Amino acid sequence: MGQRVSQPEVRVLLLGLDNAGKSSLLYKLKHDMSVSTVPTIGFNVEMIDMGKQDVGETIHVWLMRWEMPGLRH
Ligand SMILES: Nc1nc2c(ncn2[C@@H]2O[C@H](COP(=O)(O)OP(=O)(O)OP(=O)(O)O)[C@@H](O)[C@H]2O)c(=O)[nH]1
Ligand SMILES: [Mg+2]
Repeated sequence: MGQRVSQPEVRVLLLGLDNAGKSSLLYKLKHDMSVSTVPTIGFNVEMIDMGKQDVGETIHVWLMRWEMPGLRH
């Protein structure tokens, strides 16, 4: 946890209609694989280390995604 504090953190709120593919995108980014999903109840929050390469040095950007359910839930 202490390591994250000194690294840049980007917070992204993903909004979309129900069944739009928000959870699928979240887990594709997180695990680099397609997964079966069920309609989200509440919301999902995932920390993703993007490990971005920039000018010869590695910059770890922790992407904190808040993924909300569609409007019908
Ligand atoms: N064809 C296609 N189907 C997709 C894609 N992404 C997601 N799906 C399908 O769309 C459906 C809904 O995906 P979810 O990721 O659960 O959608 P969601 O926006 O999180 O839905 P809620 O949580 O109900 O708001 C699932 O059956 C997925 O398999 C895509 O890129 N292409
Ligand atoms: Mg969802």
